[in-house]
Amino acid sequence: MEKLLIEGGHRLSGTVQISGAKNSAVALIPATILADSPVTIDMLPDISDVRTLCTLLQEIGGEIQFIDHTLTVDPRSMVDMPLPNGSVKKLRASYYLMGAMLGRFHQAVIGLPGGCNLGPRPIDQHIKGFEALGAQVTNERGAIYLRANRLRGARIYLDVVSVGATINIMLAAVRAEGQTIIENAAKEPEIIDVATLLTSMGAKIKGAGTDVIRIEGVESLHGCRHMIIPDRIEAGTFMIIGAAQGRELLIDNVIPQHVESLTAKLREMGADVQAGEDQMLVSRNPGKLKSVDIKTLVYPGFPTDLQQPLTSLLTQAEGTSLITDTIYGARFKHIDELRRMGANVKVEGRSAILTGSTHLEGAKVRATDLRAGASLVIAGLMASGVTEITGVDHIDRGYDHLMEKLSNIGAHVWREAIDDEELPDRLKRNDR
Ligand SMILES: CC(=O)N[C@H]1[C@@H](OP(=O)(O)OP(=O)(O)OC[C@H]2O[C@@H](n3ccc(=O)[nH]c3=O)[C@H](O)[C@@H]2O)O[C@H](CO)[C@@H](O)[C@@H]1O
Ligand SMILES: C=C(OP(=O)(O)O)C(=O)O
Repeated sequence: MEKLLIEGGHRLSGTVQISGAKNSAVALIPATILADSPVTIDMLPDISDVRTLCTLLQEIGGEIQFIDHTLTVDPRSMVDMPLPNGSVKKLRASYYLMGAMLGRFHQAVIGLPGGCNLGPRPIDQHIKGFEALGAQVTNERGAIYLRANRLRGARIYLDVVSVGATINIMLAAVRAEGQTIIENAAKEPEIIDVATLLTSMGAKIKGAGTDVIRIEGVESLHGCRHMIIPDRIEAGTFMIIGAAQGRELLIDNVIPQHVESLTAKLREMGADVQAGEDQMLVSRNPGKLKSVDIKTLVYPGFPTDLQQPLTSLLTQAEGTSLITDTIYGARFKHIDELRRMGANVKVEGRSAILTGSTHLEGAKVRATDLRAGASLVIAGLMASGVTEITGVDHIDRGYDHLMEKLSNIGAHVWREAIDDEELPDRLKRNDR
């Protein structure tokens, strides 16, 4: 087990290459199950969620080659092997195995997923969609059993706008008989990316990226080659780092439209943000940053996945900021850790109220989830002294070579092994 150390206070400049999108990758990989010949995906991020999914596809008989960010999956020998336990618990997106295996085999057994603990994360809308397509779905001892004699297209209205349910229903519906219409669908860019891959495989999908998606089921899907979209959350994390400590930090391989809500907030705070064709240039202005209010919303609103990273930057803004998470009302586990570093912030219900600007000081802190980890990294880069972050496995789920990318722009960051015996009780007891 390792911890991450950051000596804060250094100005950062240079270029950061953004990797492929985690939340696309974790759906594109299960989608390959639906093909009847090999699928190649280029520019996948080298993160543990991707490696876990590769292992899961191998467990069901897939042949996998993952070299230099390019993944080739040969799905021809795959079988409908039950996956009630094990690696499925390591990540959230193992739920996409349900839709993809249901589409191909008309049956699947998949353990309930893991992923970031952000409070309740039900999958009732996924199940409602599978049932509408004709599947029988039961929950037995923490695993979801799905079985269908036939999959038939259906009209499905999502009660909650859900990224996961929209993609999962799409994965099963591309192989159903007849037309499926998903209403009140999520509109995130990752949904368009998955629809693009499925279309290249021979699926008939219209409306991805709008709130009504129409799918005409087909009898078979074939292999293809696909280039993943850039990770807007990783890009956003580095934009925040640029606004915190940047001296002309160039963020390369980003779709500026995907980060518009963050760009607007950073400019409102007084950071210097310039958009190019596929690059963003971000610098910290010499003056004080200004406080802003944030409310997370579904795309194109402000993403919940950037709420925690931006909270760290707001500790440096003068005045009071109100941060409200309407997607995950309990996504505030990073707040206690930021307080250890000197932040003046409290949580009330679905909101955090933060008063800046405060001096942050390096401390021993724990990443309780992926973006809490990102928020602590940002705080560490701004703090005086050294910050030690445990719970690095959460960060490794979603940031490709974060240490190297930070070192390349001038950050003083490194990893050290930790001996469990050395850990304070607070860290031993909890899930790292
Ligand atoms: C792997 C992946 O892509 N993860 C992202 C995905 O998670 P995920 O797909 O799990 O998130 P959803 O979009 O499904 O969740 C949105 C909201 O709907 C609720 N809900 C969801 C499904 C359901 O069946 N019932 C229900 O009530 C959730 O509790 C949450 O409050 O979108 C989230 C919201 O943008 C992001 O934070 C995650 O990074
Ligand atoms: C919440 C996240 O991931 P997951 O849904 O995979 O837990 C995230 O990427 O911020």
